[in-house]
Amino acid sequence: MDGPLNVCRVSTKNLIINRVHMLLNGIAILALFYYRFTTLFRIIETRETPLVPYLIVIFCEIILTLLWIQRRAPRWRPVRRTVYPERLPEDEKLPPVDVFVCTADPSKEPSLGVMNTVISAMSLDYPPDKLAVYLSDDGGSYVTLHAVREAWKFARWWVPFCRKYELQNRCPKAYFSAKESANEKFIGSSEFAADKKIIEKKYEEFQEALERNSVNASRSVSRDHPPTVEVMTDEIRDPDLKEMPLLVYVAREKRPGHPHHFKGGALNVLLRVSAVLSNAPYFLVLDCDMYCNDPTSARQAMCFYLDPKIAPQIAWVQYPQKFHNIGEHDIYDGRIHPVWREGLGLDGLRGPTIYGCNFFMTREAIYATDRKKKDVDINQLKKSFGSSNEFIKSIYINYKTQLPEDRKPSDTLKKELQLLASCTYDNDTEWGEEVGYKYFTVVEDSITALELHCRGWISVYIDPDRPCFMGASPTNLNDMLVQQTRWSFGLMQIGLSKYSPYIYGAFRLSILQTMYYGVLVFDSLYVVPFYGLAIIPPICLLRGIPLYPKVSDPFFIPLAFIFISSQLKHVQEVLSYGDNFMHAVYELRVWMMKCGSCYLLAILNAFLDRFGLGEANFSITSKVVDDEQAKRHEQGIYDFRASPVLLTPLCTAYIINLFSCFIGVARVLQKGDEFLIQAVIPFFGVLLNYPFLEGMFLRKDSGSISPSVTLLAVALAAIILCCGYLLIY
Ligand SMILES: O=c1ccn([C@@H]2O[C@H](COP(=O)(O)OP(=O)(O)O[C@H]3O[C@H](CO)[C@@H](O)[C@H](O)[C@H]3O)[C@@H](O)[C@H]2O)c(=O)[nH]1
Ligand SMILES: [Mn+2]
Repeated sequence: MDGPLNVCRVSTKNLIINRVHMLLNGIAILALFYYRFTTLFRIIETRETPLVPYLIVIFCEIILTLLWIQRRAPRWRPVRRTVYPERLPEDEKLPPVDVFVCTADPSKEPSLGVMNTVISAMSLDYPPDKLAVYLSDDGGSYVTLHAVREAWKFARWWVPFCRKYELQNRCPKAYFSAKESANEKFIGSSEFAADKKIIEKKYEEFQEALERNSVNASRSVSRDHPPTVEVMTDEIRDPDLKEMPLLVYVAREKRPGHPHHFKGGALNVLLRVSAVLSNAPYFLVLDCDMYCNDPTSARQAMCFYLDPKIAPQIAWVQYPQKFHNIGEHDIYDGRIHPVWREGLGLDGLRGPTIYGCNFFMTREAIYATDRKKKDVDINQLKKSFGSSNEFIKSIYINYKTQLPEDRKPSDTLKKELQLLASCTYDNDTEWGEEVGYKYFTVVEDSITALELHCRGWISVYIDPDRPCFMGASPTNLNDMLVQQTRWSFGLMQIGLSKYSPYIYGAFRLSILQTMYYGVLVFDSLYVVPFYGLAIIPPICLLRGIPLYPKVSDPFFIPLAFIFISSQLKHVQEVLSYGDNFMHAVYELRVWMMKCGSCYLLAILNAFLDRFGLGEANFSITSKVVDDEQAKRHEQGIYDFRASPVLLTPLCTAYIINLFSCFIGVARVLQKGDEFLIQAVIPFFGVLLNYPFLEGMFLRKDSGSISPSVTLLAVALAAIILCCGYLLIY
């Protein structure tokens, strides 16, 4: 068919709005700083008010401004891509694809969900002989192994069923709970009805088998086990076997004392194991709860990889993560739409970062083979890629994989697989550094993306109307805060290392791209202005020290403009992505929670880690649904049963501002002109975060904030205000 495989269009309307806002807000910020510095010099001369609080406020505003400037990068040139998979060549010409799914613990990641992901990947609309699915089990658990065997048996029925009736929804769990049943042309046919009955029964049996097998799931997890690689196949020889994609279970070796590098380590093992079994030039990475919601994702990705104009530059094609478990009230901002909106902007600047999963990447990019000189000798290659001859051969294009037709590996192949999945394989090689996923941090995705972008690769982003992949997002405060803390910690680790974007990226990336990685890595610095501006102005209010221009002062206008226009800009971005006003409120509230707790802990931990005092940890997000919490989430009621370490700082900041609202009213009545802004800002925070007021003082249910946390927060707030009050003079 004629026409391009993909088209990239600049979103002109958003581009104009963004740049105009940048200009106007930029001018207002300049005016504000003019006011700040002239006032500062006057204060130094006249000593009319104390200097230190004023300096702190200026410092906070400088940090805010720097962070604001960085954040303009993803708004500079937003684009949107469209693909035309119907224009792809015939199936024989499509390249093979490997799919990597990672799981770690069946007690936190229930087998049924994981197997649904695996099965949905096996059912992708792609030639079965060109598709291979690998499941990495970091728990080395027999519960997971048994579940994979059952999944294979069920998939033998499911995959042909999906193909025959051209299902759109190929994740069994999602299919059985949705209304849609098959391609229209089959609905009403008696054959379809009969087949559907059979498949429903098979799914029930499958579910029961997993339930029986999942007792003691948590005890089945081990940190000390040999490698296991099992290729699923039929017991009785079946000519249909070639109609099924390959399915392989991999549990890499784990030994105490050997660092295993979390998900990055798991993916590197999958890269090696798959290289000698199927060795597709492209691989898709999925988290265990991210099922394929649209079977055409691989074909959509091929619209880039088969486009000779841009294919040679592309390292990965990224899809956003979308979530199926979020209703109308997204009170924890589980959908993280700010991230996906930013993706559109990054796509206009040589591409988005890796968002953990849902991307199709090339082996060439992750192996860095483009950087190795051709015809180097084998010993040199072994230094990079490790000791497996078979793996090294696999790097070359004309390599044929060794798996026989019946999918039962020979003894030599088995040995090779054991070697590739052993925990010492990486030692003295470039794995985790130059080759494969980088091990440096718990956010393996961001550091690897930074490295690949620095090497000159680009990435592309597609965000189609029908989400290609759907997962589960945290639906309670604690999980959300813990997850965000892990991300921020990992990113701050990068910020404090030699990979810090402004150093590492400075000569390797474009300025806008460097700024974007700055956004990613240094976002935690928002904690400084957050606390600075949550604490200092209230103390000054208490002391009767004005910090902002009077209403009658001409500089009142730029300040009011900055505040109002930033809020309006945010609302505009939310609306233009198709969400409603309440989502803007939820996003802002969650952003404040992140500033107050996740960023604080992340920075502290990252510094500890930098000086060798802490240990990095990957706390897996639980995918088990708690009914009570799920119900509150559905009703849009916060569940504050979160770790006190995360909650107390937030409550303290809230109480300080609540208190300053009262003082503010008094001051405004006294001298309205001088204190208006200083009183309005805490009022805005208190109003926006009203659920905290409810949680601390009005609610009595089990999801409210515990009295001990409230009490502690009140005490801390009192101490901070008193100390501040006394210190100022
Ligand atoms: O030692 C580990 C730890 C985790 N995982 C797997 O990694 C995936 C992501 O873990 P999860 O607990 O779901 O974390 P999230 O916070 O949801 O993950 C986000 O953040 C991670 C980086 O911190 C990215 O890798 C993910 O793709 C991204 O979705 C899951 O499939 C886990 O099974 C492993 O295989 N081994
Ligand atoms: Mn997850």
